[in-house]
Amino acid sequence: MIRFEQVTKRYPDGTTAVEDLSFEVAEGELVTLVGPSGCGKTTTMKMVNRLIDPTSGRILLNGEDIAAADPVELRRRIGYVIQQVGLFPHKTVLENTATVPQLIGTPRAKARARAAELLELVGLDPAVYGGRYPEQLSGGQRQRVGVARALAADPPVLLMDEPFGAVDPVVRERLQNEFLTLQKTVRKTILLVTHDLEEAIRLGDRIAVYGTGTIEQFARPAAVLAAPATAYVASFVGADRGLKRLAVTAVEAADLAAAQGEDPAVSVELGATLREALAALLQEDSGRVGVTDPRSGALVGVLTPEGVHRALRRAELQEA
Ligand SMILES: Nc1ncnc2c1ncn2[C@@H]1O[C@H](COP(=O)(O)OP(=O)(O)OP(=O)(O)O)[C@@H](O)[C@H]1O
Repeated sequence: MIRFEQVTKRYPDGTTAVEDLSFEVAEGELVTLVGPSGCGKTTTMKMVNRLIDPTSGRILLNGEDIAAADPVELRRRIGYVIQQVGLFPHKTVLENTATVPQLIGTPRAKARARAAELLELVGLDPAVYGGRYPEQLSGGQRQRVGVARALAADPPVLLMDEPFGAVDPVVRERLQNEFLTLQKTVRKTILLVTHDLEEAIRLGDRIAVYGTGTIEQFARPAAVLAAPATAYVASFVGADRGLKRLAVTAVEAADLAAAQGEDPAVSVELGATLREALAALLQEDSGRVGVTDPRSGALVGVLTPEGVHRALRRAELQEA
């Protein structure tokens, strides 16, 4: 869907922001770009909607070289969400959300009805918030409006630059979870820039870990954590990557011990993350947590501390 072919960007002052970048984002996939400040993430993203043009190489959108596309027409197909959101201060939340559809000629009433639907979708009751002005919202609410506005034109592709950056960690995690739920229904093709590894892991179907101007590893979060491709990636993901892997590894039947006619007080469902399972284990004196079939609710087996260890090893072999 979005394909980078040997893309290099050198700024006029000689700075090489990205060099020889090649990767692909599949349709409906969410790829996170993560790396330290100045590594070229934003440059990468801005080349997709032609806010910046590459020095060499090609970027294809649905097989079409975007260098040949009209930038204005291109941007209609690509939603853009940035950290500062950039809402119009003199327009209400509803008007802000309806802006793009109205610009492209959707009748006013229809654009507003769609805007109200989207506000609802991002968790803002249009009856309560629709008539407010941006300054009457919290930072997290403004970011939701930014997401609703980007979705309003129903673009197949979304570019998101630190979209949940300006809020505290608790609100941030809630926004991330809501956004993931939303993405399950809208299935946009998304490039999301973040400097926060936890966010990249939580949101990305795949992660591009940037070094300086190049991608050091492009893989599923579990693979990056289980098998860092380079020493740089290993140090970027940190010595506690084993802990981070708990959140991206699911409990499978093979990890379980047989239930011995017991009725565990605490249980989790098969497919729960090891992190959830471990949290349950830690509050259970017996060191055994039941694991149930999510459909039937029947007990499938028991997870023990050894089982958690086994699951991590199994996942490591699968990812390597
Ligand atoms: N207009 C410009 N002219 C010259 N150099 C630039 C320009 N814009 C960005 N750069 C440089 O290109 C490199 C990559 O910048 P970019 O904004 O893509 O990084 P980033 O990974 O998004 O960083 P951050 O996380 O801090 O936003 C940096 O070294 C930056 O200083």
